[in-house]
Amino acid sequence: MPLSYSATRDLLGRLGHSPKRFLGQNFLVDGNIVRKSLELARLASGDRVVEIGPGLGTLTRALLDAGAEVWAIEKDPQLYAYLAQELGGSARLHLMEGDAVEQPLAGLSQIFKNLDLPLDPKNSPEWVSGPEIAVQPDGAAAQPLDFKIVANLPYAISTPWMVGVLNAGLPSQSPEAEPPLAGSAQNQRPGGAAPLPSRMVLMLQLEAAERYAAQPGTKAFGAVSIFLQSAYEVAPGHRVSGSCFYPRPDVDSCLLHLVRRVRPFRFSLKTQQVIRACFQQRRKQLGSLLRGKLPDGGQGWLAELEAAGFSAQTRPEQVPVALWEKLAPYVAS
Ligand SMILES: C[S@@+](CC[C@H](N)C(=O)[O-])C[C@H]1O[C@@H](n2cnc3c(N)ncnc32)[C@H](O)[C@@H]1O
Repeated sequence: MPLSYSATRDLLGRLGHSPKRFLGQNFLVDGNIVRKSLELARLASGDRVVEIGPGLGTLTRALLDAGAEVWAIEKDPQLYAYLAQELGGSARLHLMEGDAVEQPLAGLSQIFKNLDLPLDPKNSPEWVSGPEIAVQPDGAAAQPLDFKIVANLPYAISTPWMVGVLNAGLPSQSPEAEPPLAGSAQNQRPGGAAPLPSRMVLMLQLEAAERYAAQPGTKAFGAVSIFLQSAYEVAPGHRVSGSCFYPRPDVDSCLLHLVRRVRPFRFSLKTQQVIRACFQQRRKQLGSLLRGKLPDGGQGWLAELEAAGFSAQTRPEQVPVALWEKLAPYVAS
C-alpha cells in the first residue's frame, strides 16, 4: 500500500526533500492506482519489470511484493540514496542512479546482450495469439527475453523516453530494420535490437496519452502515434484524479495500457526521420513533402497510397499507420 497524502508529506519532511517540479515529482498516494497498474500489467511472480522514476518506492515495493524482478532508474540522487537504503537489500531489485532518457530500460538491456534465446510468441504455449495482440495469460512463466514496464513517469520525459524504448538497440546505420524485425522476428534481434516489452502500464500526462493513442485524421495524430501504434495495441486509458498524487500535478493524468502486437513493427531510424520531417509540415501535401526525401522522389510509396485510395494531395495526418509501414522499403539505406 502506498503512503497516504500526509504520510508522504511527512516522510519527505523527515528526508528534508522538497518535491522537484522539474523532475515531475508527484508521488502516488492512492492504493487503487497501484493495484490497477499491477492488474493491467498482468503481473505474475517471476516477471521482469522495468520501472522509471521509483521516487519513494511506492510502485517498486508493490512490484517486489508481487514477486517481480525489478530494474529501476532514479535521477534524483537523494531519492536514489533513500531507495538504496530502504530497498537495496532485495536481491530482486536492480536499482540504478541515472537518466531514463539515456537508459530507457534501466539497465535491463545489458542482460539481453548476454542472452541468445529466440522467443516466438506464436510458437510458445505460454502465449495466446489473437488477430492483433498477444496476451500472456495470468500466471504464465516469464519468457527468456520477456519483460514489462510499469511506471508513473516524469511527464517531461515521456516522449523521448518512449522513443528510446521503441528504438532500444536499433542499429543507427541499418539497411531497413523493418522487414527482418517485423512479426516475431523482433525477438531474433538482428543487429542487436533489444526486445520490446510485452506490456506497458504508464502514468502519463493526459495530453501525451492522447497523442500516443491518436487516430489518423485528428490533430493529435503524429510521428509518435505511428511509431507506437505500429508495435502496440493501445488500450483505452483511465483518467486519474490529481488527488491520487502528492503534490497534486497541475496537469491531467492518465493511466495508459499498451500491449505488444503479435507482429510488432519497428521503423528504422532513417524512416523515422522521414516521417518526422513530414509531420513538421503537416499541413503540406505528401507529393511535395516527399520530393527530395526519397531516392525515387516518393513515386513508389505514392503508388501504394493511391492503391489504398489516397493521393499525392493527401496530408500526412490522414495516412493510417499500416500505410506508413509500407514507406520503409522506399527510404534510402
Ligand atoms: C511522477 S514521480 C513517480 C515517483 C514514484 N514512482 C511514485 O509513483 O510515487 C517521477 C519520478 O521520476 C524521477 N525522474 C525524473 N526525471 C527522471 C529521469 N530523467 N530519469 C529517471 N528518473 C527521473 C523523479 O525524481 C521521480 O522520482
